[in-house]
Amino acid sequence: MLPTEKEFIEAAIKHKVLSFGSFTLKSGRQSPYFFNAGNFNTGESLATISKLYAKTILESGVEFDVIFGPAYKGIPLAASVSIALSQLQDSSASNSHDSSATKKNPYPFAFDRKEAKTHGEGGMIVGSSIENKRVLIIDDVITAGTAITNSFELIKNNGGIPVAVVVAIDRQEIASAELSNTSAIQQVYQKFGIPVYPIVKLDTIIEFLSSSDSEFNHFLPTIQEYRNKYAC
Ligand SMILES: O=P(O)(O)OC[C@H]1O[C@H](OP(=O)(O)OP(=O)(O)O)[C@H](O)[C@@H]1O
Repeated sequence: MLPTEKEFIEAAIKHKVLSFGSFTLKSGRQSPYFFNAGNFNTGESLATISKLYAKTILESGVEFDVIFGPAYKGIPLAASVSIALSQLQDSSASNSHDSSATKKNPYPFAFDRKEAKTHGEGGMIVGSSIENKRVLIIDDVITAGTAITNSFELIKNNGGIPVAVVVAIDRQEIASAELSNTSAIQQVYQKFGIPVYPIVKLDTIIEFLSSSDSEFNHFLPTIQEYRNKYAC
C-alpha cells in the first residue's frame, strides 16, 4: 500500500467520510461501507484530502493545462487541489537546484454551474478558460457516470480536451449486471477513452483493514463478501 493510500484511508475514517455498517446505495445495493466526501468539510480535512489528490495526480504523470470540478462537490475539490499542487510545486522547487524547476505552473481551475447564468458574463463555466486546453476532471466518486458524461460534453462543447479523471475512490463493482460486467470507471474509459485515476480502490481499503488493528476490522468478512458478489 502506498503512503498516499494509507494516509487517505486514515483521514477518510477520521473525518467519517468512510463509514462502515449497512448502507442502501443509489443502485439499491446494500453496501457494508459508504463514502461521503461531503464530510471533508473543514479547512484541516480539505487541506489533507487535496494534498492527496495532488500527489495522485503527480504520480499518474498525466499532463494537463486546467483542472475542472463538476458542480457542486467538485468545486471545492478543484479549488483546493489547485492550491495543493501549487504548494507541492513550491516545496519541490525550493528543494531543487534545477533551474527548470523554477518554471511555475499556475494550475488554473474552472467549474460549471448547474443552471446557466443569463446576465453578467453568462454561461455555464466559471474560472479559467478551457478553450484548446487539456482538461483534468476532478470529482469525489463515479457512480453511474452521469456527472462525468455531462462534464465531458460540457468541456468538449466549450473547446476543451478532456484528458483524464481523478476521483477519491474506485468501488470496483459492476455498474449494472444487466448491461455489462464492467465498473463505472471502466465504462468511462471505454466510452471516452480517457483514464480514471482513483486515490484508493476497494481492494486497498480491504488491505488496510486486514493489516491494521482498526476498530472496523470485524466488517472485513462482509466487505469481502460484497466485493466478491459485485466483482468486475
Ligand atoms: O456518476 P454519477 O451517477 O453521476 O454519480 C456521481 C456524482 O454524484 C454526485 O454529485 P451530484 O450529481 O449528486 O451533485 P452534487 O455534487 O451537487 O451533490 C457526486 O459528487 C458525483 O459528481
